[in-house]
Amino acid sequence: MTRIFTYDSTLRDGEQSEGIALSLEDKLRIVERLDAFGVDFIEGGYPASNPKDIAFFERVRAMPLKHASIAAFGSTCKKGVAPEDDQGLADLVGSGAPAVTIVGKTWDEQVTRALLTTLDENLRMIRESVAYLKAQGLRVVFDAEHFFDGYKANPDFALACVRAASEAGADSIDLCETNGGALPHEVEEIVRTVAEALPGQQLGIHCHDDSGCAVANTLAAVRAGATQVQGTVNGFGERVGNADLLTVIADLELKMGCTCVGAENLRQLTGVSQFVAATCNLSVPTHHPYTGASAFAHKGGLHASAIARFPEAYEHARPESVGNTQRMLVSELAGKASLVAKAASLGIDLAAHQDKTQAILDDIKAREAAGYSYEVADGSLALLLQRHLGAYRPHFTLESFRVIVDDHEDTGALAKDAMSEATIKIHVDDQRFVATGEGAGPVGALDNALRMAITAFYPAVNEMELVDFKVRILDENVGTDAITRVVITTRDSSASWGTVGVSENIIEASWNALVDSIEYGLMRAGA
Ligand SMILES: CC(=O)SCCNC(=O)CCNC(=O)[C@H](O)C(C)(C)COP(=O)(O)OP(=O)(O)OC[C@H]1O[C@@H](n2cnc3c(N)ncnc32)[C@H](O)[C@@H]1OP(=O)(O)O
Ligand SMILES: CC(=O)C(=O)O
Repeated sequence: MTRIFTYDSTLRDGEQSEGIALSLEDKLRIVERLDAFGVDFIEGGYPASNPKDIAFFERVRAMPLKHASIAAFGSTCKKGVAPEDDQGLADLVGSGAPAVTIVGKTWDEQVTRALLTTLDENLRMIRESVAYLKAQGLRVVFDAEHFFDGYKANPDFALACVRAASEAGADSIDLCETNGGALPHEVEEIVRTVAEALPGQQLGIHCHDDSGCAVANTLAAVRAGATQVQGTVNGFGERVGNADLLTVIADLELKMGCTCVGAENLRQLTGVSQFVAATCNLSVPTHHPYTGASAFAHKGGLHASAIARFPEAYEHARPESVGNTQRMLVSELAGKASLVAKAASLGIDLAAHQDKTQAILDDIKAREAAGYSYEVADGSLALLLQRHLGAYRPHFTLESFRVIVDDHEDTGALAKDAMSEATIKIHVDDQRFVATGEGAGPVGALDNALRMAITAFYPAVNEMELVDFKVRILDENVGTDAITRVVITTRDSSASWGTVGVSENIIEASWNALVDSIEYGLMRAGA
């Protein structure tokens, strides 16, 4: 098996993503997680750039890493400056990182028009910078910026740049697809040419995703001889982002016979993706390869039917191999097989009730046509199944509710003067309760009133928290008479679940979703 070294740039190029700003503590937590995952090199930041990155290198030195080496990032010495007098290189050495990565220009026009110097001077800057850092006992990666555009414009000069780095002792020369516009066949051909020109030199690859090919380009480079892959978790990075290192690792391990983190650690893939996204205050995109919530979710009824018999039919990899899970979605596109599999995941054995399956499916499809969406409402789906199976026992029944919204003239400030009050009359067994709750909005008021009424009977309600509330108008053409769908997410200490309510009246739709959320929570708690 070919060993491919992984080089994570989330803390440097990932932080160049618009909207991402990591604190020092965030960066250290990400290092810990990537180290446990088995990444070989973690690029920590740019010590010449800012005090946070300087502090990062101080703090990370004290961390007991199991596997990863930390790399500090910078650039070659400045034009006209000797390496020993260059502040940027001094900062790299001073960082204490065992590895350093320096970016240097390899596109002739970048040298003459951006760096404003000569091609010869650029070659000197590369050669002397690499040699200087090597003399300090460091592992040196040379990031050949704009290598592919540079090679297309002036192959001799681009090759002269990487040869200078190689002759000066660079441990790895990582060819950068800086503008992200190249295509896989171009990358493969150019990397192969470099591998032939520099036999024995380790090559790496660093791709951006501007043409949607960053992962494909990375894999193409590996086919041509690169043995170090750079990328960022979830592809976060400058402009549209970098190659997603997680997708690259999974592809290399599962499809190209390479070893990066090993099969055991690969199971952490989804967890790492979610951890880093959450630390960046983002979500993993639902449809993200391998690690997204929909990566192994099956909606089409025919897919679910085939998958139950032959998982490979609609899954390119086993979800558990990357720490993800298969999910069956039940909707108007479902068939009996999807429903049976979904019910099983909710702990309900529908296979023992084959006579009822078609009727349940028909009911679901009729309800979806009326505006329900069970795909996002496992709680409501479980209750519906239990009703069909005759196993549903309501914990309370509603006699009536009334909601009052009390608002006053807007004072112009960030007014918080609208208040809601809800009164509900409900029955628990043979007892009748009347309770009034208040809230900033009508749903909060109803929620409070319901809890006041039933908590004494069902203390498990105290564990449940309403965490999300979504409203969707389903027929935009009929104005205020439109059908409203409300989806509520509720959680307790061990799980979260969705419930759905539909009505022409937004308050009634909310109430229905709210009742399902509490009923399902109580059912889960065994109340
Ligand atoms: C492709 C990449 O993603 S590379 C990484 C890019 N990341 C970043 O830039 C984030 C961190 N950057 C920073 O904090 C700042 O830009 C710094 C501290 C590095 C430099 O700041 P400043 O000294 O103010 O320079 P500025 O940001 O304007 O950059 C331009 C200077 O860098 C020089 N430069 C650019 N690339 C290189 C290079 N590869 N080698 C040497 N010098 C370079 C330019 O010649 C220019 O120098 P000059 O002003 O003397 O002509
Ligand atoms: C070095 C780097 O980030 C690039 O060339 O894209």
